Amino acid sequence: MADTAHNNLNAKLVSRVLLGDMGTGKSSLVIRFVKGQFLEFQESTIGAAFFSQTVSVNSATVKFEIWDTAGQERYHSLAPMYYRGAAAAIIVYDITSSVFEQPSDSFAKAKKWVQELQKQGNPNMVMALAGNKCDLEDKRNVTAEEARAYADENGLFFLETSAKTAVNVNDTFYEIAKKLPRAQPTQNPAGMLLVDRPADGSRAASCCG
Ligand SMILES: Nc1nc2c(ncn2[C@@H]2O[C@H](COP(=O)(O)OP(=O)(O)OP(=O)(O)O)[C@@H](O)[C@H]2O)c(=O)[nH]1
Repeated sequence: MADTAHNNLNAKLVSRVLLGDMGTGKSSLVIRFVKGQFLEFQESTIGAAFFSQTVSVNSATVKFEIWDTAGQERYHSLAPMYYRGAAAAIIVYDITSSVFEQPSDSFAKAKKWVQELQKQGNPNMVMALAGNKCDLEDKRNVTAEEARAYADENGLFFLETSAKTAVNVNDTFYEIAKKLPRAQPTQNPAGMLLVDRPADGSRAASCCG
């Protein structure tokens, strides 16, 4: 996973956005992918955070540009700025969340994101559904079968992931890159780079490539 200036010159650009309810593990997934790290107490995202990572996929060099959006409802209206320019979206839910428990039913919220992208997103967008926290099998509330059936009906690529153990995290990012036919132009929102906790500078700044 070398991120070199040489690789960047001829890299295929893949812009993507992570969407999903708060606390589902969007930031944890991208930090696992970009930095190979996991924090038990990951701070909630404010606005959105930007990451980039250049990797080899099937002997091609691919530069991932990733917008990690904030899951809190108050930031929902910002999301179109990030998903409109994205070639791919990863919609994340937490396999342990339930309609009966707080904070929320993140699988239902994931379906709402899919509907919104189907109506308002880029029609050629590649979408993946990630059932995160699959290390918490004993707390599972959403079965893989239910999620896979939904994904199949809606043409989504589906994997269960764990940012904690790293299961399927790289695969989720790589598989989408393989599904994109050719280089996709990125249309990141001009002038918008909202990062997590800019005051401490530790999170987004250290990940931006
Ligand atoms: N056990 C387990 N915990 C996880 C996993 N992924 C994330 N977490 C934990 O879940 C909490 C929320 O993770 P975040 O990555 O901040 O979630 P988010 O979706 O980015 O949340 P917002 O920024 O509020 O939208 C943190 O305490 C993480 O440590 C996972 O795969 N397994």
